[in-house]
Amino acid sequence: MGTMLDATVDVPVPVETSKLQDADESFPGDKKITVVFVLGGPGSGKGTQCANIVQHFGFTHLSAGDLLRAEIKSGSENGTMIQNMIKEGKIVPSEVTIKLLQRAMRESGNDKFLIDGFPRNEENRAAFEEVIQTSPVPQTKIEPEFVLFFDCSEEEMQQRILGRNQGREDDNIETIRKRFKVFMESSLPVIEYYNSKGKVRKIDAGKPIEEVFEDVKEIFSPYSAQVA
Ligand SMILES: Nc1ncnc2c1ncn2[C@@H]1O[C@H](COP(=O)(O)OP(=O)(O)O)[C@@H](O)[C@H]1O
Ligand SMILES: Nc1ccn([C@@H]2O[C@H](COP(=O)(O)OP(=O)(O)O)[C@@H](O)[C@H]2O)c(=O)n1
Ligand SMILES: [Mg+2]
Repeated sequence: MGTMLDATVDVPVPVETSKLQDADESFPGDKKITVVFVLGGPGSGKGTQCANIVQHFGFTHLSAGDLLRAEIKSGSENGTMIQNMIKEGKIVPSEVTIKLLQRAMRESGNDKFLIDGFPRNEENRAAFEEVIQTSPVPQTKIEPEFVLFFDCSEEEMQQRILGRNQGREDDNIETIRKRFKVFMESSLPVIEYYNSKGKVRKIDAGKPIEEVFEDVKEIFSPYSAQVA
């Protein structure tokens, strides 16, 4: 299964043309950063399965939605804007979300990340390509190792969200409909983009949690299980 791991031999960006970032915006360290994007409609089970992957494979789980909700709670100056966008099921400008992701990646001290619920549109995807890691090859873009795609029917996703009970302001039928629309119009094209590059690992997410995780485990098996 070496091919999957070798698939991200990143092309170095010429220093003169790349936007050199401040030290705190890039990723120092001596190891290549491994990123897996975890995508799927709202309620498809991304967060649930990421928690399992963390336990078994030593990744750090970063949910873009969780980071945005934490930013609202922290009383940040962007808080009201983020809150309004989430209530409407809209996608927050990439600049905001990427800053939160970068900070969380740095603070984790880890080099393997599950990025859950991002990129959700073309703007998210293109903006993440500007994020640079400084080692082992200086000025290298971060390419996802692969994209884990949880495929689930809207009917099932809607039922799950309505039963989620996390007190989220966007888990109501009106916002759910808007989120499904955004998923179909803006997020699916991102999955299609990665599919055309052979990077999508599609999972039937309509099954029970344990059965979905059996399929997930197979995909992650090259990433040396930490816990049996
Ligand atoms: N395979 C599954 N079968 C039934 N319920 C599930 C499954 N996966 C997750 N859930 C439940 O559905 C809800 C949404 O799951 P979650 O992981 O938060 O999805 P997402 O992050 O994709 O929105 C949660 O209440 C979760 O417990
Ligand atoms: N990349 C992202 C991810 C989430 N979000 C916002 O956060 C909301 C909730 O995202 P989430 O990933 O927690 O939702 P689920 O798919 O887990 O239900 C989205 O509907 C967007 O409003 C965003 O703007 N940009
Ligand atoms: Mg989630």
